[in-house]
Amino acid sequence: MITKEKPRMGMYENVKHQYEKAADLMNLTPAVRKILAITNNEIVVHFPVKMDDGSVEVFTGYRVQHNNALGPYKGGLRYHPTVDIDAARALATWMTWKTSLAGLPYGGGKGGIQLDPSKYSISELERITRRFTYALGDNIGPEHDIPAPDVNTTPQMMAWIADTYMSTKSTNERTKNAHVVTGKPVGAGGLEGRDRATGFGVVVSIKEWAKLKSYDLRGMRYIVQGFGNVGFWASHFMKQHGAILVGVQDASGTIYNADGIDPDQLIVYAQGNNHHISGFPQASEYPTSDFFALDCDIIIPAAMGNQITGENAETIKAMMIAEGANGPVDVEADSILFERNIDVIPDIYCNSGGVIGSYFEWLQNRNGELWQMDEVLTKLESKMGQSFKKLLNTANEFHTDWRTSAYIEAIRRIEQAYIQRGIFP
Ligand SMILES: NC(=O)C1=CN([C@@H]2O[C@H](COP(=O)(O)OP(=O)(O)OC[C@H]3O[C@@H](n4cnc5c(N)ncnc54)[C@H](O)[C@@H]3O)[C@@H](O)[C@H]2O)C=CC1
Ligand SMILES: O=C(O)CCC(=O)C(=O)O
Repeated sequence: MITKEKPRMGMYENVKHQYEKAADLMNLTPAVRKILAITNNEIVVHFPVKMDDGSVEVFTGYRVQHNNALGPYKGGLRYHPTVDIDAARALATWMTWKTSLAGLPYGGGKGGIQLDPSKYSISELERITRRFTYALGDNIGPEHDIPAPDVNTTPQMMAWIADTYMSTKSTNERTKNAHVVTGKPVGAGGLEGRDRATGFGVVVSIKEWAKLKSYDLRGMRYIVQGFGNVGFWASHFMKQHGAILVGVQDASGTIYNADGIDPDQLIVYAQGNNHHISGFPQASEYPTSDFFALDCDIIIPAAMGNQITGENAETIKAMMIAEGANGPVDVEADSILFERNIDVIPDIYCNSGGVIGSYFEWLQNRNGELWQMDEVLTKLESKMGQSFKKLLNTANEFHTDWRTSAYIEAIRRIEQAYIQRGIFP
């Protein structure tokens, strides 16, 4: 008998499934339900760029703007071969829920370019980023749609975007536009602490979970998928709380050491190894497909979407998953994990430290201020503490899982904005 491979849910289908579940439970106003079920704008640009050898390549870039009922569209730009309209729609929609749950005056957007940045030189990446910014034109703007870093995009690239965007404005307007993008290097208007904000926030969410369950993080064993911005900083802060990193996976492979891997030594190694962890001398190589089944207490997926699925969720031994990445757990895995009493701290809360940091950077630029690192991290922690309380209260109110309660909380705020504006009397 020929058995057909089960079709995998796309990322956007995942988001829609999560949304419909929350909308049913909260009895969402029908008109608002229709509006939020679809993206406001989808911008696809094709733009030519001259390569170092003189040839010309045409790239495809995306910016999807899901909703702006609460304020300007906000969200990162990703440079990766998997960037397409489905991924951009999903990631933009998650941003709408994330900014709303965090209580920010933003909507949600996301985008990027379908490319593998490792195949291009720095000067090619600069020209690609600048041409993409020109191609987007006034579809982005400091009071309209504000990009930020995501997978494979860096503070340097954000500075190129700011510089290119500002160069299109009249001379006396230029410097008023630095907040067109966040995640810039500190010297170019960036915020002290934006680099670590997402990973720091992931650990704030883990601390909230530990407090709720009366667990001590000291001695807890955890694994991390992705050792880039989010994975490294989360591991750095987990170390400060005495937790032990036993396994790491990135695009280059998987490493394991039951006695612990020092994240601060690993990042130094990776920086000298093309940002790859493979070959790290203080750990052994481990089979990539068995990664999530490793013996540990906590899993921090901090790489791509749809990593924990119906196929591997049964093998997980950890008692909690903190979603540093966007959409790392698919719908099928979600229900398996719920049945197995494995806690999932949902992405729209867990990794919201990044966009909260971006909001502080935006305010800093807009108001001509300079914020200090300790002020940034203290305010970020306090904001995430408030969101966790809301998430728990709503979970109790609706007798539901944390993802659904986070959605309800986020959607409720947007629903209220539409109703109060009187659009749907
Ligand atoms: N940078 C930020 O402020 C925020 C990022 N996120 C999410 O966190 C995740 C990671 O983002 P960043 O750390 O910024 O990206 P990054 O580009 O700094 O790092 C990505 C990491 O994932 C690894 N990776 C890529 N493909 C992989 C695969 N198939 N298997 C295992 N590892 C793989 C890479 O090797 C790298 O270590 C993404 O889902 C992103 O959307 C969420 C909120 C904010
Ligand atoms: O900092 C931001 O504006 C958004 C970061 C991001 O892309 C995300 O939270 O997924």
